[in-house]
Formats: sequence, C-alpha cells, structure tokens
Amino acid sequence: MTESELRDLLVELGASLFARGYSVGSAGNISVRLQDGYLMTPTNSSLGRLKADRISKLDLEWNHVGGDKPSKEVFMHRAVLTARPEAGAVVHLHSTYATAIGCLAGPEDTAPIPPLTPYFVMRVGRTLPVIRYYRPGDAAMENDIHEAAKEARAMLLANHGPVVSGKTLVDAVYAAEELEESARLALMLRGQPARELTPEQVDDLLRTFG
Ligand SMILES: O=C(CO)COP(=O)(O)O
Ligand SMILES: [Zn+2]
Repeated sequence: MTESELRDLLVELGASLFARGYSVGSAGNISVRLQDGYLMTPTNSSLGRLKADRISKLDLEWNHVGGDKPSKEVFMHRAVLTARPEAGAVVHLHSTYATAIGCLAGPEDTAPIPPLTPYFVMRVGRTLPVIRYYRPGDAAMENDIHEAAKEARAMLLANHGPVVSGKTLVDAVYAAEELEESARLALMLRGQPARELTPEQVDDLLRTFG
C-alpha cells in the first residue's frame, strides 16, 4: 500500500475503533511501518477524528519529520517494531476489559487470558506478557516492552492497557479487537467451569494459522 492509502486506512480504522468504544477521549495510539520511516497518531488526538494529513511521520531513526507532534508513546511503538521485524503496525488501546485484566494480573503472569477460543490463539498467540506499571510516556518502559515483544505479538501494560502488533495495520487492529473480546469473555466466565482449548488444540491452531 502507498503511504497515502495507509494514512486513509489509519483514519478509517481509528474512527471504527472509536465508534465501537475500543478507545475513548484521546486514549490510545497507532503506528504503521513505512519503507522510509513510520506513521504515528499525534499526541492528544482522538482516534475517532484523525486527519490523514496531520498524522505524524517519523524517519527511520524515529525523528519527527512531518505532521503533528507524535504520540508520547513513541518508545512503546519503537520497542515493538524493532523487536519484531515482521510487524507492520502496533495498536495501543485502553479498551476496558483488556485493561481490567491488566489490573488483575502481574508481570509473573504469562497467560492472563486463557485460550478459550480459536481466534484468540490465532491472532494473539499463546502468551500475553504483562509489563509492570510505568507512567504513560515514560521512556523507561522501552526495554521491558522490547524484550517481551521478541516472544509475543501482544502484551498488557499493568494498570494501563494492551499493546498489540500485527503483520499489517488491519491485522494489528483485528488482533486488538480479538484481545479485547477475549478479555471480556475471560472476565464473564471467571469462576465458572469454562472449557479451555487443550494444549493440543492450541498447537494445532498455531501450526495451521500461526
Ligand atoms: O494512550 C495514551 C497514553 O498511554 C495516549 O497518549 P498520546 O495521546 O500521546 O498518544
Ligand atoms: Zn495509553
């Protein structure tokens, strides 16, 4: 896709996430890898009202070279995109149910959402690391996120929200949606004898679709 097409898609998907309540206010941010750098949602912008020509552009060294001032979470996005060369985009949200799980689970928990459904396993994977709490925009989070992203497509920031990557922008958005709905299911079924997918079923999904 051209940069112009990706800018338009970012506006469309941001509005769609916002309209369905996956982000509120100016929460959340999205980045997309380009051949000559990165697109990033501007700081303090609402995902519901992005403007294609105001989206921030960063060069390959992550210097701001165009559009409005980028998200304060540039370090978070850089941590994931440098750890996962196959990732084309990163979506960070404060979506309610995934954030709730991030308030219950701690960094020792590597799978705070059980494998209840195939699409969670296919889009998010086997592990979902929990990163200890950092203040939003704190550059100190970069190393923890970078290390976690080497092994996992998505993670939860404790008491903050999910960070999800995908091969393409559409893949990253789909994975963020699937993560949120899986978190909702997990909380809905908490304390009930829900049947989880077996390790063999998880292996089969990852072999077939991973
Ligand atoms: O989600 C956010 C902080 O974690 C929003 O920050 P920005 O508005 O700087 O992107
Ligand atoms: Zn945030």
